Amino acid sequence: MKPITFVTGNANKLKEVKEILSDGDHPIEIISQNLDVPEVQGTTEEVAIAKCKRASELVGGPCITEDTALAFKALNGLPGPYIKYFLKELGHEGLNTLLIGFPTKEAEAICTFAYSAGPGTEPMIFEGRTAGTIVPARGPPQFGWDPCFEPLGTGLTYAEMPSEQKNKLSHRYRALDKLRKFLQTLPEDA
Ligand SMILES: O=c1nc[nH]c2c1ncn2[C@H]1C[C@H](O)[C@@H](COP(=O)(O)OP(=O)(O)OP(=O)(O)O)O1
Ligand SMILES: [Mg+2]
Repeated sequence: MKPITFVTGNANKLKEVKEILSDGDHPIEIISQNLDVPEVQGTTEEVAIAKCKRASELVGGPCITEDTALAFKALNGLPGPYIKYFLKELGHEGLNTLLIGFPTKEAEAICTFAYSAGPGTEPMIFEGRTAGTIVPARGPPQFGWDPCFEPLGTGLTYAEMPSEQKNKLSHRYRALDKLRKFLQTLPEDA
């Protein structure tokens, strides 16, 4: 399979994507480009599509992008695609504080990959979701909100899991499973 260009500014995402896509019978090679692509406001899908369109213009060819959202059930899905800014300003503790007084701490981690065949084409999207609970931070603060997200039924936060465990149940893994199947249908000379 031809390598695919992944446009992201996030080294942790890149590491996980490479780990997940290199695993299995048909490994997919990733070339990364660290470009700052502006992110519009909107639903997770709208944000992901606009980001991929712009990225393919910057790259001048086919590419994939990824947008991650963290949707609190009590807040009707917010912060959602704006989690980056909430995390930056409020930290792990602040994310917990946001939910004080609400009956549920449930949240969904949502990963939206987008594929563009090149500038001017409409991106396709591939979504993966993992349900969990927002908890006081536990585990090494290596990657974003990993310490305060505990996937249902695991008893561990993403940060407490070995990467092999996270990579088998994560929102990113689930989205990549769909993207992988699609990429395998592309002709070699596409
Ligand atoms: O598995 C994850 N576990 C914990 N935290 C995570 C994860 N995946 C993304 N994150 C964080 C990074 C950023 O604070 C926000 C998503 O924002 P998002 O715009 O998608 O990522 P980004 O700007 O870092 O990289 P990119 O250049 O690909 O847009 O959630
Ligand atoms: Mg971003």
